[in-house]
Amino acid sequence: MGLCHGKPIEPPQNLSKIPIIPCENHESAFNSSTGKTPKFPFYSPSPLPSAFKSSPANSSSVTSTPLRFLKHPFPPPSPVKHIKALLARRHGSVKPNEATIPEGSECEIIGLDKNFCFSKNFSALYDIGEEVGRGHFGYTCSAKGKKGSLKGQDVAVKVIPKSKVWCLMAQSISLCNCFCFTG
Ligand SMILES: Nc1ncnc2c1ncn2[C@@H]1O[C@H](COP(=O)(O)OP(=O)(O)OP(=O)(O)O)[C@@H](O)[C@H]1O
Repeated sequence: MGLCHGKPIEPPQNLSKIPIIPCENHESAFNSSTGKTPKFPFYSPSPLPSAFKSSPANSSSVTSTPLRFLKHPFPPPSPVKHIKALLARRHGSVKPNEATIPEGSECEIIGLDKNFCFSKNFSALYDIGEEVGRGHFGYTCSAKGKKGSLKGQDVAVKVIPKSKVWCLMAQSISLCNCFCFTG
């Protein structure tokens, strides 16, 4: 640890001994209406206010930064998370305080759940077989129609997990935001 060797500043013994710097033609140095000198005898006012009397900065109407600069300091946040949270609450799958989605988790790859996202009567319409392939967004299964015009026919069923659908939606909404705010 080092020591400070600065010389202590001693307060002036008698202020009346300090000479007053004359300042002619300046109203703040000597108030003619009250006849008082300023509190500090060494006060020397800046000449700038009188030099720039015509400046708009000295106008009484200019009191703060113009609002037009502060109207949109940053682009509004993406509404994707709010939409997701709203839909999650509406479907009752998430508690209200769990509805917000943490940063960076939108495109996480979640294990494929083959029972997920089929409509209630889907199993009444198709017999789902083996997985035959995978793409970027989901997987494809072979299936056989049970009812209607597809009865007895071999079909392919493409399953896209909800997490991927959200990812796609987020990408398209972000794209929309880009177009909205750069124009
Ligand atoms: N009708 C089908 N019959 C047999 N196999 C299929 C059929 N449809 C898809 N597949 C298999 O599933 C794989 C993935 O198909 P998919 O249509 O999901 O591909 P993709 O278009 O690349 O996917 P994504 O759109 O998710 O990027 C294919 O590569 C293929 O092997």
